[in-house]
Amino acid sequence: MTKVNNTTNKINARNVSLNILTDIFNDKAYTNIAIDRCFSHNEMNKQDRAFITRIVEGTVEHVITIDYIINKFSKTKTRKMKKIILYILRLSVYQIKYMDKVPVSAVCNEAVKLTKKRKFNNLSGFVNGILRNISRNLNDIQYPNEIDEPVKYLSVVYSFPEYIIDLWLEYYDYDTVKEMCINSNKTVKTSIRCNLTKVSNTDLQNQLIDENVHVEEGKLLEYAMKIDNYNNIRSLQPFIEGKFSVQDESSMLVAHLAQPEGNSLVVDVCAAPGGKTTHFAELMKNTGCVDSRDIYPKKLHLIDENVKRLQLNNVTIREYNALETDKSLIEKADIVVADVPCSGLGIISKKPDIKYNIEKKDIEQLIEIQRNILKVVYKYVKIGGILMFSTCTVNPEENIQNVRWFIDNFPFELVDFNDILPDRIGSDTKGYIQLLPGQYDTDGFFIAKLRRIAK
Ligand SMILES: C[S@@+](CC[C@H](N)C(=O)[O-])C[C@H]1O[C@@H](n2cnc3c(N)ncnc32)[C@H](O)[C@@H]1O
Repeated sequence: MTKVNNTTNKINARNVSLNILTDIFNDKAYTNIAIDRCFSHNEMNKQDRAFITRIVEGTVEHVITIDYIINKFSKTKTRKMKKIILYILRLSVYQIKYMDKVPVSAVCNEAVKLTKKRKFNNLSGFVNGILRNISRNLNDIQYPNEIDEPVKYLSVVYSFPEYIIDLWLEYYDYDTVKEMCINSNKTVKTSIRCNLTKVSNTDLQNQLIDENVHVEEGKLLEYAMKIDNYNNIRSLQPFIEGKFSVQDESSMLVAHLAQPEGNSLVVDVCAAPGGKTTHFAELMKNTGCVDSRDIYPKKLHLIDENVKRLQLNNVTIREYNALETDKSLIEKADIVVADVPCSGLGIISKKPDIKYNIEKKDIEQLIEIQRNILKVVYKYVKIGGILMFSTCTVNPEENIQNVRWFIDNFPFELVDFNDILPDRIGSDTKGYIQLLPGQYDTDGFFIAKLRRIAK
């Protein structure tokens, strides 16, 4: 775990960033978890936190581009470098290329100091030379040619592994894939859902503004907002008082399109951390029951925390493996929500690690799990009831192809929901929708609404 030497009060933000990046690159730690872990164990001020977060997230997000640049200027290629030297170069190149306000001389001097601090005095000249060379020639670097090598071009310029570009190009045209790459690299504002059981939209907005939070209207739903300019969301008073949840608007569409009635039984089979569970519970205005399940006990605490904070009293929480049939639920549910584990290729802007960690074989395994979950949980839907199937990916094999397979094998039909889609979304599909990352200022997301038509 990353621990800062706190013998003096002043921390060295670049050294801390280097420690966190070492955890991420050496041990495949998740970026947000590695950062949170470091912050929770070390006291530091708001500026240092912001600087460290920016360097770490940015370096991870752009690492393929950064390595390409380093390799253009170094005889020793990145794969042969000592790891710690490579990481020092990576975080320094990130600052040179993407952080206008940081002077190049400061970046180079600090990189040299870090190199010496890690006892590689003999390599400090090498590090200094490469960084100064890169900074002098940054605007003249030759990237792969977009026409001759389109896959390599997208991979290097937008820092995506080539196999993800290839996978997307199987299903989407080049311009769409390019757009997905660009949007997946954008920083997005936090999307929140107003808890209408506790507060009106306007009152929540005013309370947030009172805390100096910058608030914009949601892009799709009237009870959604986009916020920024806050330090720690958990310490905002309206959050503590359960007046809102953090949830992307694409994900809010699941409950919105399901249109649950009061007193319904909703079974959410893959529920943690409870974004959709609590949304259903709110739309049902504390009536009926949301039976909220997940396989991981640790994650059930997150649902519990959210339900308590939002003061919802129509949710039951249970540890349950969605791959095993619960006989007590057969044909009982008005709505089953299957928000299944997926490759997450729609939420790279929030979790950049996904693009480097997911492999083809993982996707094949996920499809099998998704189908196996559907094979079990469809049984809980009463005849005439609804199954909401969703993922946060843009990979058709996990989305529409699963839905087609499901309809071919089980007594369900797609339910057209175009009349209740937010006005901004124009859809030419019926009963399902694929949102691409950034297309409507949301994550990439897939939703299908299916009705059970027979036993
Ligand atoms: C996409 S996330 C769900 C997000 C959640 N619906 C929300 O809106 O906050 C998928 C969830 O499925 C859970 N999961 C994975 N395999 C499962 C299984 N066999 N049974 C139940 N839950 C499972 C994971 O723990 C994870 O929390």
